[in-house]
Amino acid sequence: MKGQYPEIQGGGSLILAWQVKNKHVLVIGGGDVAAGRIVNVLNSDAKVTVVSPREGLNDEVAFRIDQKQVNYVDRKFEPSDLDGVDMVLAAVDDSEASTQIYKLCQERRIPANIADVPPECDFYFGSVHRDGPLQIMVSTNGNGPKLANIVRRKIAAGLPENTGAAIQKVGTLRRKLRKIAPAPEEGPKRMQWMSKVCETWSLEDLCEMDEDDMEALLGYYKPGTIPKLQELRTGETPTVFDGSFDYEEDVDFKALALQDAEFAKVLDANAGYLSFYDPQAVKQLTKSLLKRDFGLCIDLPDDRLCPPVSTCYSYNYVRWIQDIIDTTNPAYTDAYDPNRYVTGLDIGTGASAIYSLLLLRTRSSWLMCGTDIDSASLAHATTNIEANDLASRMRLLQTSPSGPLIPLSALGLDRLDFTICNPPFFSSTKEMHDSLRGEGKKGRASAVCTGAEVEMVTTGGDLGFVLRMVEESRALQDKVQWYSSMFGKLSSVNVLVAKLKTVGITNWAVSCLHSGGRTRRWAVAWSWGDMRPRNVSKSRRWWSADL
Ligand SMILES: C[C@@]1(CC(=O)O)C2=NC(=C\c3[nH]c(c(CCC(=O)O)c3CC(=O)O)Cc3[nH]c(c(CC(=O)O)c3CCC(=O)O)/C=C3\N/C(=C\2)[C@@H](CCC(=O)O)[C@]3(C)CC(=O)O)/[C@H]1CCC(=O)O
Ligand SMILES: NC(=O)c1ccc[n+]([C@@H]2O[C@H](COP(=O)([O-])OP(=O)(O)OC[C@H]3O[C@@H](n4cnc5c(N)ncnc54)[C@H](O)[C@@H]3O)[C@@H](O)[C@H]2O)c1
Repeated sequence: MKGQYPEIQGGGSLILAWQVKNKHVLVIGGGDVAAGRIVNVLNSDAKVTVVSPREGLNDEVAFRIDQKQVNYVDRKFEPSDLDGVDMVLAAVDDSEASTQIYKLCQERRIPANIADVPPECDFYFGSVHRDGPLQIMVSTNGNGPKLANIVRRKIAAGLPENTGAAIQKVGTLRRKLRKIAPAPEEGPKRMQWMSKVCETWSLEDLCEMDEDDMEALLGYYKPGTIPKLQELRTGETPTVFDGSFDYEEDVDFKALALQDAEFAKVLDANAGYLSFYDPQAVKQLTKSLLKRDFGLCIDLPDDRLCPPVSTCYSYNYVRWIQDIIDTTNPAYTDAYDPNRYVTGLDIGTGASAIYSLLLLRTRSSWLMCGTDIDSASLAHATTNIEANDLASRMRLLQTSPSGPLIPLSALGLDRLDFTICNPPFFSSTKEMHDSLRGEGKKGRASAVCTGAEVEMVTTGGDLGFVLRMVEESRALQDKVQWYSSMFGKLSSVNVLVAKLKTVGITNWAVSCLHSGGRTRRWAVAWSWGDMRPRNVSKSRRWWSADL
């Protein structure tokens, strides 16, 4: 299938990081070019021999010989110089000698570079930027060596100053990690944890990290979490949560009560255990978790939505959409890019505005728009956004039930990076009450539902709502990079995916959002663009394109 696998372009070079440590490299010639070649191979820890008449040596080569950094043979090249040699670099101002050298190397299968004679090169040199363990090589494949030099300098100028130092620290941390978790079967966990450290720590913090910090950080490998440097040093959780782990709502209620007096009150009132049938208790749990884990202060009205495990679903949905955006960055960076401005739309943001709050709290340069048809919910959402100092990054708009779900022009926007939505799940009041009583299910519903009808019921239920979004997306196409929604039932997901296929969408992803409890929610995202999200977070159990 076209587009699924990389297209073959041909005509390139195989760029590798050749390990020549302790290998025998013969440099023929002792002029300016030879001097550069010698630096390259000595920096790769090779054993170097130079063959050139002494009168032809330039100052730099003479210095290396004098310092015994290289072995030296004071004469012109002879075929026996190739004995025991692993690589040849010729830089002589004599084209006949060059050709003879190349032929002999070919016969003896010794890889050779004859400077400035591309047809007589098994490999070319390139323009190299080096910063500690970091090396970047630019090749123009023989087209423009000077341009290789110019491009390389441009790339280097764009890198943060401390890139090499940060890489060095990561190298030390990785070696320490392999010592404490050496088992081969630990591999995937080790790699995932290490990747997350690199994704979530800034270069500055990586450079700052000392031996003690490393030891402390490694203590978090087992539970699989990633604290910030500040947290390692002060023991305090920073209020800006970096959102780097899977959120499982396996809450230790007693511990939470010790941390949060408001939560202690509802726990005590329920004789030490949390009643999911007590709306006040459920609401307080959400508030306390948002405060403890995300530094969010949130006020929830009595008559508006507060599903019992909302924090967990909301957060896992938010993380999933963040992964999708991060791995389909048009700049082709595959991880969270703190400098990238991303604008999202929360369709039906609700009184809590919980999705937008979590997104804004965990991504400092993202902007959100929120819509709702219910003015009371919007008024409450405004309070919550302001209470968390996020008003400068969030705009709210009241929409009408018959108007567009994605009102780009009313929002004054040309495009959006993504939309999120927690749609009303039920198609009628009866369906809502039946479901909440547990009709058709074993036992009754496991928790109270505090949602108002306006939030819980819509024509066609969640599926009807999202099918409207699909129709709008057909008109808007790539004005929105990713459209997405949450679902209450897997059956709705299946119908939606079938619909996406019929309208010609081939780029979509599905996630099963686990809460740690019994209930599951689903999320679906689709795009008219061709950048496919990478399956970055396997443990979040999501996949694309093969439902
Ligand atoms: C990158 C760099 C690495 C290095 O050598 O270490 C390198 N050449 C550099 C500089 C440079 N070389 C030349 C100029 C004069 C300006 C110009 O011509 O542009 C300048 C500029 C300068 O001196 O500033 C002349 C030249 N070079 C080659 C030919 C022969 C030909 O093209 O047929 C001619 C004569 C052309 C003629 O007579 O007209 C051939 C090769 N030179 C290569 C590499 C390989 C291809 C790499 C690629 O395409 O990316 C290749 C194929 C084989 C090889 O030698 O490995 C290094 C920059 C390092 C840095 O500073 O960062
Ligand atoms: N790839 C590049 O970046 C690049 C750039 C400039 C020049 N060149 C080419 O590289 C070659 C060398 O350039 P240079 O500036 O170093 O020249 P140079 O004149 O400074 O050096 C030539 C060296 O070759 C030695 N030599 C000559 N014949 C020899 C032999 N038979 N055995 C051993 N040593 C011998 C000389 O003693 C001298 O040390 C030239 O062909 C030049 O065109 C390449």
